[in-house]
Amino acid sequence: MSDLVMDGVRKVFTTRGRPPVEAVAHFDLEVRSGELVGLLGPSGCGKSTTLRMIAGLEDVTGGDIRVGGRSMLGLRPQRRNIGVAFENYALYPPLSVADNISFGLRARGGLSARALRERVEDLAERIGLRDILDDRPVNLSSGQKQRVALARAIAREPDVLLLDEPLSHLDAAQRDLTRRELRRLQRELGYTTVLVTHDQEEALSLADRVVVMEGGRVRQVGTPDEVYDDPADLFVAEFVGEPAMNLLTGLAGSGPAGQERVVGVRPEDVAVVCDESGGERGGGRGKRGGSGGGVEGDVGGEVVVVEDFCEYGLLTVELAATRQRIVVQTGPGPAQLPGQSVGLAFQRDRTYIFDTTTGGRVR
Ligand SMILES: Nc1ncnc2c1ncn2[C@@H]1O[C@H](COP(=O)(O)OP(=O)(O)OP(=O)(O)O)[C@@H](O)[C@H]1O
Repeated sequence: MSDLVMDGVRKVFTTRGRPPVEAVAHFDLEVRSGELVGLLGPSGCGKSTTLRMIAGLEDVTGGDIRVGGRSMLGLRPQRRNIGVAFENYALYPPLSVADNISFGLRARGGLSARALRERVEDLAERIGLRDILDDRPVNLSSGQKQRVALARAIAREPDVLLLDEPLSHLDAAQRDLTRRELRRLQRELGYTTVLVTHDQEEALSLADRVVVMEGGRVRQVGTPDEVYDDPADLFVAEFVGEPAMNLLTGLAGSGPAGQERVVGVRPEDVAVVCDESGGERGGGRGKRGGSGGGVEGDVGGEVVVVEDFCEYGLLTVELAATRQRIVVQTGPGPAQLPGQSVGLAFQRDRTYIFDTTTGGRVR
């Protein structure tokens, strides 16, 4: 296995008659040998372009890409020993599953027919494709096609494995299963892997580290816990987390030059401390006692929406002072009803302050 280094990589697309598009501005990243890094960001932030530059399918405008210390610039895709499993599978329809998997290996040469067959069977066994080795892609489900694309990408024992939205076409049950298998396989085989996804659950659950991108720029690189618990800026705070972090104005004062500030607090870090019935209602991680007999807490408001997801509940509360809405995660089966007045308490060490002018975090 090799490490992958992206050193100030930049990509500008120039199309005649149109202004140039800077798809990737200045991308620095070191992916350690055997590590799985997820590129996460909204549509158009430059994830696929980054992946395509690593694969050699797109030229770089500036910077360098090195695998195991060797620059990839100027090397054709076939010479890079980088395996790619694309979102759209890119399987060869006339070929069987076995031939699709072994295609790259055969093209490279050097293995006997028997060794090839053994390699394909071993991989098919690990990835759960053994029973469909003789089938054609047209007869496969989306999940099976995605596995074949993955098997083909790793058959040639690449230095780096690139996965483009690997779970996007799967239904929820398949996605969970495939995600676990993918993680197990990646750990077992120890491939240095870069995964592209716009699905944060996929990135946070699969990756050792996540790169959050926006507008061609890297906003934060960190472990899933780091980007969730310690977001570098307003963009990361809003983008990572579902339901999204609450952002409240009017609670944090303003910056030295009068810049507006917002307080961020995640739904699970807000507790319903008491409601108009006077009872204490636990919710979120930050349970704090209310004073009872009245509505207190850091802020007060009225419940406008109650959602019950069995394992947890969500309350949308309209704050009395500012009319802003805040989402609160409660335990199973929320005890409140729409129209009720509640007091909410924030877990102090889990609130964040951002400068809305710069988007930066105020620490
Ligand atoms: N061949 C191209 N020519 C011109 N502009 C392009 C080209 N490919 C991508 N772009 C532009 O570069 C930017 C980044 O695109 P890219 O596909 O890398 O984003 P992405 O994050 O992968 O988005 P998605 O999740 O929708 O695939 C976008 O503004 C896109 O329109």
